[in-house]
Amino acid sequence: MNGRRVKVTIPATTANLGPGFDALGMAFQLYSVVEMEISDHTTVEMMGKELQGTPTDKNNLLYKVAAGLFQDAGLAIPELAIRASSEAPLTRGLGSSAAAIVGALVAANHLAGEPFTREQLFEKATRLEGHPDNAGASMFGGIIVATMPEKPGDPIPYVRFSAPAGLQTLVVIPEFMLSTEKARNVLPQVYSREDVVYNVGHSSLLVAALAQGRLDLMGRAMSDRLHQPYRAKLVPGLDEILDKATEHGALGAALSGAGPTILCFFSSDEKLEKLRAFVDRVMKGHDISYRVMILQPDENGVQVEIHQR
Ligand SMILES: Nc1ncnc2c1ncn2[C@@H]1O[C@H](COP(=O)(O)OP(=O)(O)OP(=O)(O)O)[C@@H](O)[C@H]1O
Ligand SMILES: N[C@@H](CCO)C(=O)O
Repeated sequence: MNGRRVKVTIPATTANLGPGFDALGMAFQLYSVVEMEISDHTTVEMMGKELQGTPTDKNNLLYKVAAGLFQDAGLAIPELAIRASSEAPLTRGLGSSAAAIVGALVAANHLAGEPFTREQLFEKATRLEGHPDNAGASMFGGIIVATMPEKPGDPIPYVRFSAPAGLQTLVVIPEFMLSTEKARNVLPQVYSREDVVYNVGHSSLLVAALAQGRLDLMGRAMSDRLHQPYRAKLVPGLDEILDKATEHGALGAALSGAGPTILCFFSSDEKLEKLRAFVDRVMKGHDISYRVMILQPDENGVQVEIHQR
C-alpha cells in the first residue's frame, strides 16, 4: 500500500438550481485538488488563500473523512500526508465541503486498495453531506438529479446528464461566509401544499428543460418557494437579482446552494455585458464586497492520478 501518492481533482458545484432543493446539482470547471499518501506521521498542508484557516492537523475534514473510510473498510487507520488547494472559496455555496469529502473519499479509497465502488463512495459522501446534490455533481460531473436513499446504506438513486450546449454561468460571490448550517436553520419545518406543489412542478419542468436543451424555459422553471424566499434576508441583492435578471440577459437565476453566491445562467457573450452591468448595479447598491466569475460546466467529475514513488 505504501509508496503511492494519489492526486485527486474535484469540480466545484452548485446545488438546487432554484426549485430542486437537495435534489439537483451541477459541476463547474473550478477545481480543488487533494493529494494524499501513507506516511510515518500525519501532516496536513492547506495551500493558497481559499483554505487559510482550515485545520492543519487530524481535525481537518480531509483527514477525518479519509480515516473514516479506512475504518469502514476494516483496515487500520494509517498516518497520512495530505496536501490540498482550492480555486473555489469555502462556505459560499459552491460545494466546497462536498468537494473536500468526495476528494478525501476517492483518494483514501485508492490508498486502501479500492474496497469501495464509485457508487458506494457517492453514498458515503451523501451521508456525510446530508444531501446528494453537491456530492453527486462533484463525483460525476455534469448535471445530477438524485434523492436520498430509502434507508441508510442503500445506493443513491441518481441520473446524470450533460449540461445543455452553450450554457454558461455568471456567479456573484459575496465576500462573506454563510455556512450551510446557518442557511438551513432559517427554513421552515412545514410547508403548505400549495408551495410544495409549486416546487414539484417547477423542479420537474427545470429538469426536463435542461435535459432537452430548452433554455427558453429556464427563467420560468427556476422559480422556488422552498428555500430562496427564506434565505433572501441573509443574502443582500438576492431578491432583486432573482426578480430582474432575465430582463437583463440571464436565462434564469438562483441562489447557489445555501448561498451567499448567486448564479445567473446565460448562453451568449452578447448578453454577458448587460448582465454584468446589472449585477454590478445591484451589488454596489448593497455596499458589500463581491467578485464575479464566469464558469463553464464540468463534464468529468472527480479525476484521479496515481504517482508511484
Ligand atoms: N479542503 C478543505 N479542507 C478542510 N475543510 C474544508 C475544505 N473544504 C471545505 N471544508 C470545510 O467545509 C466548510 C464549508 O462547508 P459549507 O457546507 O458550510 O459550505 P460550502 O460547501 O462551501 O457551500 P454549499 O454547501 O452551500 O455549496 C468549511 O468551513 C470547512 O470547514
Ligand atoms: N441543498 C443544500 C446545498 C448546500 O449544501 C442546501 O441548499 O442547503
